[in-house]
Amino acid sequence: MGSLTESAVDNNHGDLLDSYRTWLEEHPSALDSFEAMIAVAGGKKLVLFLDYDGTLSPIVDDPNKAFISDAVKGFVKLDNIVYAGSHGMDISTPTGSLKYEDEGHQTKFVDEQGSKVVKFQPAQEFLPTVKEIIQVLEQKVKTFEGAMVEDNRFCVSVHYRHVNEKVLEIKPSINWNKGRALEYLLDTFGFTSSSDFLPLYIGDDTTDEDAFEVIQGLGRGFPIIVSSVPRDTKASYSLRDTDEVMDFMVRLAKWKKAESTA
Ligand SMILES: O=P(O)(O)OC[C@H]1O[C@H](O[C@H]2O[C@H](CO)[C@@H](O)[C@H](O)[C@H]2O)[C@H](O)[C@@H](O)[C@@H]1O
Repeated sequence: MGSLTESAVDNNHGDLLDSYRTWLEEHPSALDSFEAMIAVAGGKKLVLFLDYDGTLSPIVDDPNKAFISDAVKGFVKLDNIVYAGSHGMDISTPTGSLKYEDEGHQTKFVDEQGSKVVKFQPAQEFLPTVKEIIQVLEQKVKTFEGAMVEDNRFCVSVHYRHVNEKVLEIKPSINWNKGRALEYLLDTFGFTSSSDFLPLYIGDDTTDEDAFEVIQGLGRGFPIIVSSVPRDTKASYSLRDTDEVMDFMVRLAKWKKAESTA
């Protein structure tokens, strides 16, 4: 009986491996494809977009403890980095985008360090509603052990099962997503009118699919999904986990440095 169960597990594992290998043929590893990628990227400005949870930081049961490693911190200390929270609904840049100025969602101010900041928040008017929702949910959720409400400013996440990725998100119903945020950032930094840039987007979540789609639509760049199982995706390449993401970023940084000093 024992050996029957074991062989059923073995068969199942074998099937999974087979389907993962088949999937990899369509979404090859970005590490294995590195040489082919840099052959296209040579001489171009790389614009790297990175998701956080599950991409830079491994998934952990407590979202408040989703920290990045020291190695990743080395990257995020770079000067020319922009942070976009709440699925791209909370973006701060030094300049902002002229194209989006009329929408009235950009707020300009000078921060404590004396630097100019333009905040882009397309769901600004939803803020009071989101706050109300958080209060209601916090009351409801406290009776369920292990469940918690996470305030992501413009979205609310209800984490309802510990030690896995079960999460329910409540978001403003606006036509905005990570794909549109990517377009906003490309426009803000003047890439839309340029022909010598290449966007790379690495993400593990379904919400990252909008960004993959935009990159596919641009007809240039590398959409990379982080997954160790076959997934329906618009990404062209894959990386298995956060360790592989780091390996890829280190290789990319080394190559870019060598290229710019050559
Ligand atoms: O679409 P994303 O930007 O990737 O956001 C999806 C959710 O990511 C975070 O939750 C996930 O990571 C947590 C920390 O590792 C983990 O505890 C949770 O189970 C995962 O679902 C974030 O905390 C959520 O607010 C996002 O909705």
